[in-house]
Amino acid sequence: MMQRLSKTLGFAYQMRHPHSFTALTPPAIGFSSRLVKSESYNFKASSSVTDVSTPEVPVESSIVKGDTWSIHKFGGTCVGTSQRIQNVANIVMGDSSERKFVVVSAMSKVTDMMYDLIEKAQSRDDSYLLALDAVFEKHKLTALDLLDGEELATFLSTLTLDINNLKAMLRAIYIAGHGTESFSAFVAGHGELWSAQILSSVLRKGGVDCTWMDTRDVLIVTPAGSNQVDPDYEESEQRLDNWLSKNPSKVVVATGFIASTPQNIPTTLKRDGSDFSAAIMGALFRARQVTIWTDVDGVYSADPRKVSEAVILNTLSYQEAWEMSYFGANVLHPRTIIPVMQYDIPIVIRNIFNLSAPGTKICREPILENEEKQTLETYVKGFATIDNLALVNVEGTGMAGVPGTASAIFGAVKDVGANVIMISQAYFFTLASSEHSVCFAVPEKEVKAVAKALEARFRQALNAGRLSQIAVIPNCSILAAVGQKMASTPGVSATLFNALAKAKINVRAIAQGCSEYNITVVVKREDCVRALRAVHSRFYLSKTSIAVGIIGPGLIGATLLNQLRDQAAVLKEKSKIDLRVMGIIGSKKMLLSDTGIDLFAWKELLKEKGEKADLNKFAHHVHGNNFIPNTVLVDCTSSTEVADHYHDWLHTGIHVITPNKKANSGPLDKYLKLRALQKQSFTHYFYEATVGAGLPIMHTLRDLLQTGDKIIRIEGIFSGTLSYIFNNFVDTRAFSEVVMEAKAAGYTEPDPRDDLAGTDVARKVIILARECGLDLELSDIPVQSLVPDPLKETASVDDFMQQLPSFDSDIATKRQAAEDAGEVLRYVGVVDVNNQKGAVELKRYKKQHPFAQLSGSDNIIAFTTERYNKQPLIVRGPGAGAQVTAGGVFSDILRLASNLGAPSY
Ligand SMILES: NC(=O)C1=CN([C@@H]2O[C@H](COP(=O)(O)OP(=O)(O)OC[C@H]3O[C@@H](n4cnc5c(N)ncnc54)[C@H](OP(=O)(O)O)[C@@H]3O)[C@@H](O)[C@H]2O)C=CC1
Ligand SMILES: N[C@@H](CC=O)C(=O)O
Ligand code: NA
Repeated sequence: MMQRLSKTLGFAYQMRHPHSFTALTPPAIGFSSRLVKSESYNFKASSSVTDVSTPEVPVESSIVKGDTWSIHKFGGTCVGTSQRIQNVANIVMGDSSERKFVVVSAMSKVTDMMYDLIEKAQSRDDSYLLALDAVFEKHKLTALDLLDGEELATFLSTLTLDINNLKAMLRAIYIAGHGTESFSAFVAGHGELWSAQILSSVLRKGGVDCTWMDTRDVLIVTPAGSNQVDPDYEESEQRLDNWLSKNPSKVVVATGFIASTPQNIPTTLKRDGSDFSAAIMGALFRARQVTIWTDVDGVYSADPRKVSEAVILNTLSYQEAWEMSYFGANVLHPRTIIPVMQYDIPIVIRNIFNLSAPGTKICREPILENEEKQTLETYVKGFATIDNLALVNVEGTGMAGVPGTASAIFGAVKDVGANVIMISQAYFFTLASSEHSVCFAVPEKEVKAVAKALEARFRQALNAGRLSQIAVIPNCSILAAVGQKMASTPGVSATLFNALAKAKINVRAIAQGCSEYNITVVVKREDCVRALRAVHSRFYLSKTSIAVGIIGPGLIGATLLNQLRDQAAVLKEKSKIDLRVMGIIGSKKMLLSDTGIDLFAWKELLKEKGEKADLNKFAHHVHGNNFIPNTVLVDCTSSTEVADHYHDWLHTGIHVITPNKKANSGPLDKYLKLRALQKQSFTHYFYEATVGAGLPIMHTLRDLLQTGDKIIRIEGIFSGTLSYIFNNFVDTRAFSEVVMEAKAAGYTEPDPRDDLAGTDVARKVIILARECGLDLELSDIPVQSLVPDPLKETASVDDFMQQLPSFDSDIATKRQAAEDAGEVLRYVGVVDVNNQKGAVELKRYKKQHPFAQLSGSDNIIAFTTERYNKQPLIVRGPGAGAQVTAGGVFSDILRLASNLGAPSY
């Protein structure tokens, strides 16, 4: 059984905003349905876990209110300088709504300056006078910048009067060494009074019919706990009607943040209260829309500082916005949502510094444009995290079925004033008994006190063995996935947990609220960002993101990079696969990137910006990036040293894909160890291109084996190079000339002697034989070499190629002898499964034989099996060359993506 205090929103808020409300509750819960446009939201669940009295319902009365009004709220940064205030005025003038109500905060830093004045005065620090001068100067200079004539004179005289009053009040605080809360509220609220007056003067200067409102005359709130207030909607509405009847202007600039108590004593809506002011006024006006202007483009799908791929959400439902902010996302405070949602008034969050961004609309239920758009993203809107938590696990047999256990646990937690963020409860059964555990998350800094309180409270139960432990798991974080439609959509949590598993994130605890607007997991703190990126990329970025490291940008590697470059956009768009090449390494240099290498310029970048090659650093870099959960290293070398790393890479969860035959045809014990590791892990190792290049040889063989067929024999032409050579070694052509052509065409191994000596074919025979379960070593395969003996020890490839023509006659003689008998020479490999052996030989075939019918670099591979007995299953086609080989490697990468969850296409 799992549960979460999902609606005791004050808990999380208190932790993240220590100066603010302690027990935030939805004040609008009690709004009567008679004024609610839609009753479909059920907040009864919320109210049932809160204990705050129900506020009164606003009375529908005045005709001047209604959806002709549009509400704007501009925060401190928006009105931080005279230029910005002018900009705000321009935005207000640009809004074509019939009537506008503009809520402003104090100019940025002013509220802090005002609180500082009080601090200084209280502590009898004389510098409060200088600090007050600074406040005066700031506003005077702003007014001088923006206003002139009578508007300026009026403002400056008000400012001077206010400053003098403040001076007297601060002096009183100084003498008393103490100021009451309402003194503080009165002093602090001046920032808003001045910014509202300046803005309304600027608007009037621009020809707008505008008045300013001191919201303390209208907005009445009742204190509800040390950091919480409840709006008195009825009283406020009456006062608003009264105010509007005396101030009929079409534009009103009002002070945010400040209000009055029912006794007309100045108070505030507490820190960050201007958003709340705007929302309350939106509700009182039944406004068309409330626009909150800020300095970001809207609400992100995840914290963009942690997830560089985070996107701005176009829409969020009220509930989604609420849940996101509970879990630490920088959305609106939940209390801001409550007043407006009663009237289905949308809140739009917009960036004042980027007017082209449409922002995020928080509204009743975002309408999806069409069915097609209902992908998983529409079910999971965003992700948020809370760090610095600890899990407390209370466990024991004595708790099962004992009423009051939970109450005793949380009573003890409450006694130390700790803040429970999430609870997960479970029963589990051992052979001996049934155990019960209650596990919950609290802020790390509170866990010591919690553990101590629990130990004291349950000492007797612990001594008696009824409780087995009270365990603290430190350094935890919460990751929450939020989305309204998660409730009705199967597979969302499976997808989430799948993404976490793929990224090898260990989940310590899980909870899902009954509302199913969120799924919450607890992970180790150090895993949290990686977990966030893994789930975000799974739902948002693309369905499957893979960090790719290319080892060996030679012929095949370079061709693969170019294929990736050309196909990347299509894969992302159509198959939701995001392949990011995070590193390229050759034998001397490597290029690393944190976000993905520009594949249009990789060659130049490697040349110009490449650093000294270091394979361990390379692997660590590609795998260590935190925002792509899956890593694949693609070995396009023919190096044994590189192949020797596969085991370690697979062991650390790095997938490996390669056309390099060295690992699978190397020492048997190493090979068996590698395959055993592969089979017991979820990490993939694919090597289709090791045999027949891009031809589906390994794939076909594996399908036959996995579906229960028995392989009897595999034989064929496995070498593209040797196929090409014998297909073209006709008439009077010289053998060495044809070898040269094969090399130039990219069919040969980096050292063509590996082809001519039959080693390459022998390796392929070994790979196929081992796949069929034969325990053979390379040395078990008899090989007929075509490398002339004197050239076997030749040092370089170039020397070898130069000297080869002097040996043309030997092989020409063999070819002529075959031709004279109406036959051709073909270099074939055989895997004889029944007799558990393999062979590589140069054989003669009649000209009618299928092996004699090939052209170019064709491979032909015949599988004789129990099912394909009379007629073998034959795969034929070009079996060497840059494009087809790179294509084979690429298809392995896509197979990996599909294994990692990419949708079928
Ligand atoms: N050609 C074909 O048709 C087919 C080829 N293959 C296989 O593909 C692989 C690549 O072949 P090909 O592209 O022709 O070979 P190349 O010689 O063209 O390229 C090999 C690359 O590997 C790099 N390299 C070598 N050793 C290391 C090392 N220790 N660390 C990092 N990089 C290293 C080289 O770097 P640098 O240049 O800096 O030395 C070079 O970039 C081979 O295993 C081959 O068997 C498989 C099927 C078909
Ligand atoms: N050199 C090899 C390339 C593919 O493995 C061949 O010629 O077949
Ligand atoms: Na293949």
